[in-house]
Amino acid sequence: MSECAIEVKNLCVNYRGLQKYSIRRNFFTFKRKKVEMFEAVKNVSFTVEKGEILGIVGRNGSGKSTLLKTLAGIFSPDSGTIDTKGNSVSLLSIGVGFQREMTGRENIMLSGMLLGFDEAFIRQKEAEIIEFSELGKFIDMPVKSYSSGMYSKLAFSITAILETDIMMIDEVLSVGDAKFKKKSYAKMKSLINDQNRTVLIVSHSSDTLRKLCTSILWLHDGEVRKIGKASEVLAEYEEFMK
Ligand SMILES: Nc1ncnc2c1ncn2[C@@H]1O[C@H](COP(=O)(O)OP(=O)(O)OP(=O)(O)O)[C@@H](O)[C@H]1O
Repeated sequence: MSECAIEVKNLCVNYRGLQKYSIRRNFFTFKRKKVEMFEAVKNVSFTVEKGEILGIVGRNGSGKSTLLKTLAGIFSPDSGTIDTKGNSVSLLSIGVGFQREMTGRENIMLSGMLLGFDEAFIRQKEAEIIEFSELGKFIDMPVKSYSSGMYSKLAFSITAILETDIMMIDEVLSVGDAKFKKKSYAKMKSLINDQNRTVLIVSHSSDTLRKLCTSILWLHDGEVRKIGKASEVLAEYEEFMK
């Protein structure tokens, strides 16, 4: 029997920004600054079964990254609920997670702890992560000195080697040079093949999603436009994007 791994109900996530601020106008009117709200995720509901590989598509700005960051606990929802059924969750996303002043090695420990692993376990996995990352002596340099490719390699290696129950990947399957890309894709495939692992992948590459995913969630202007079998939803989405 299938087991639910993620249950999202009526999820809403808003961004708040301040309207143009005029000291003079505010001084004379004594009005509070008006906060502008932008609804990035609007009343989204869906479930993901254990072992499912769910691809998330949608044109630029449709709310894909916001949804993943909220599922990973980086953003709090404005309303609605997320239940990850006690599973460990990781998000692999460029620009999320590293302390720039700290070395790669220190960031491995920090990221591992933020993912909920204990120090002894992370130490035990450290050498494997460093080897996979191909960073060599750069592992003991501050992350701020890394190129974007090196940064992504480290992020991928930490998530791939520490292996959480639910893995969320935001547009990073094409990181690094050609050799690393091939290696990370193969690693991803083997992680995905584990029946107990649930994976969510955001990508603009229909080819990648068609190869990896069982089902697809199509977001449009922050709302679920369609969710279902990968081949069917991708065909409709591609037609829409023509
Ligand atoms: N920090 C922010 N403050 C205000 N608005 C934001 C912020 N981040 C994103 N948005 C807005 O929220 C909407 C959804 O953005 P999001 O990054 O989730 O989209 P996306 O589907 O991942 O886009 P892309 O395919 O371009 O990566 C966009 O309209 C964007 O302008």
